[in-house]
Amino acid sequence: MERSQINSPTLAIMELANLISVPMSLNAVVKLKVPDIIWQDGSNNPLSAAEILSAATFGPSADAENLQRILRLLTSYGVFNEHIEEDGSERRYSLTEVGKALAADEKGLSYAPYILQHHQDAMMLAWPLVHEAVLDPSFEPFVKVHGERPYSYYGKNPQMNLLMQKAMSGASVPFMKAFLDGYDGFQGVETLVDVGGSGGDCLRMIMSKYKSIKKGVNFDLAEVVEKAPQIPGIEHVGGDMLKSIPPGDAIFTKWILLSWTDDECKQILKNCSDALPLGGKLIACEPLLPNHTDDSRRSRALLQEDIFLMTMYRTKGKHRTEMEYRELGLAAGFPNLKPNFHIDHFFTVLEFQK
Ligand SMILES: C[S@@+](CC[C@H](N)C(=O)[O-])C[C@H]1O[C@@H](n2cnc3c(N)ncnc32)[C@H](O)[C@@H]1O
Ligand SMILES: O=C(O)c1cccnc1
Repeated sequence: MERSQINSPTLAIMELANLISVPMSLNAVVKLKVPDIIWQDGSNNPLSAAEILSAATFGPSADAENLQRILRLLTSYGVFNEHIEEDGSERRYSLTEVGKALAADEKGLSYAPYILQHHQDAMMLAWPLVHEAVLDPSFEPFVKVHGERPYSYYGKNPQMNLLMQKAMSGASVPFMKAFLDGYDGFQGVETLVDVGGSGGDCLRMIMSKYKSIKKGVNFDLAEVVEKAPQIPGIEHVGGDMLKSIPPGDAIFTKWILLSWTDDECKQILKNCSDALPLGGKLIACEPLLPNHTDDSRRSRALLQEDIFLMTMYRTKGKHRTEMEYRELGLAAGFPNLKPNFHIDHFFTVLEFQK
């Protein structure tokens, strides 16, 4: 068959029409702990669906054929490798490099909680209302369904609060390893504040590399820092970044500005500027939107999260371009934005200098 026929518009629209099967299958394998069962502390031996089920305690009615259907779909999206017996009688599955990100490492971290967090019932109920973000951007679809914003919703539900912290740790620790290998902008800093630091992982990792940092301030919502683990040298401070930010020689922030409107970002940036001495810097890691639109994995990952933000967190929060960040910084007391630099394909480091 010719390639042009394979990529025919009908096939493309059928793929798009049923695309929801992909994240929901991903969510299913995480719920069933399939990545951990296959990974087995690094063995990654190919297992059949029946072997996966027998390695767990799912009960006698668990259906291997249905699990195999899910594994085949996710194989086509690069999560599993499929190994077929020569006579075609049995299919076995191991984890690809992508799939390995779902298996818990020696510290129990993985992207699995991020998958669960994004597909929990509270989020799923908001998705059918994406069009309402166009018709009336004054309320997030999440708020239309639940009557309040996600962080206040999590704040009342300890399990959701914990899941959010685990999701952030699992996604942020691998990024921070790469970030600390390639970036040396913390030299000479003695007090570092992490704005929106969740459980404190980012700060802990920065401080274990930069011994000059004597004090780390992990600043987040009161109900989040209440549950954060105690870490030597780190003070957890509860508060609202829109009101004020504790002082430091430098401020670090990651995955924050995207979930606020332009006016809110200016207020947060101004509060950062007020918390810094002259010449102090704000090191912000944010996804940076490319100007052009294409079908690359990076563009898709960024544009997908942009819709997630619009639906859940802030209808007018968004992924921004470097130029947009430069203008926000200028308006808020940061005359210089140092040329950004890419650590991985998702986050970019922006250094705002006061
Ligand atoms: C997407 S998470 C990023 C967490 C962490 N920086 C990371 O990259 O792993 C956003 C964080 O901002 C915190 N946050 C939300 N609203 C806040 C506010 N008004 N003041 C302080 N922190 C806030 C959340 O509790 C959450 O920990
Ligand atoms: O994944 C999340 O929940 C998320 C990501 C970016 C900003 N706020 C929340």
